[in-house]
Amino acid sequence: MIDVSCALIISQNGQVLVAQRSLSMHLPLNWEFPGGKVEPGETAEDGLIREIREELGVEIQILKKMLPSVYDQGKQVIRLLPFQCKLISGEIKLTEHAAFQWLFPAELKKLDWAEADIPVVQNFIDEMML
Ligand SMILES: Nc1nc2c([nH]c(=O)n2[C@H]2C[C@H](O)[C@@H](COP(=O)(O)OP(=O)(O)OP(=O)(O)O)O2)c(=O)[nH]1
Repeated sequence: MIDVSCALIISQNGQVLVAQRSLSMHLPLNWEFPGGKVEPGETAEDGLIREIREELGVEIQILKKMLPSVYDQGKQVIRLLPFQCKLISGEIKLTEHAAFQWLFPAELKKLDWAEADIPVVQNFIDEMML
């Protein structure tokens, strides 16, 4: 099982940042929450801060851990470890993804998500609608 941490970066007006995988990546053009594989010796939180710095060029603060989502991709089993975060500095500059957008929770379901993200999206919508 591969641990992948990902960030739901939430803006002050309640939008969340979503990123589209590029054509050269595995799961091309699927939407996801930015992040990546947790390296040996690293916590999920430290790995996430590092990945977000690498992929988006920004610094984040982790606010809250969400429920993990386990998904069997066939070749490997992914355990997605989502965290709600906020931006603390920098401006988004993509180094790997094809695109990004800020969406309100009610807009998230229209995207073509990576399978592992679907329960994470649903949990987030449920939490925001409370
Ligand atoms: N970062 C991220 N990865 C996700 C999400 N959902 C999901 O299934 N994944 C998968 C895609 C990849 O197989 C793996 C993340 O690895 P990675 O971000 O290092 O991606 P990568 O392009 O290096 O992956 P790979 O093709 O080298 O296996 O988890 C998500 O929301 N965020």
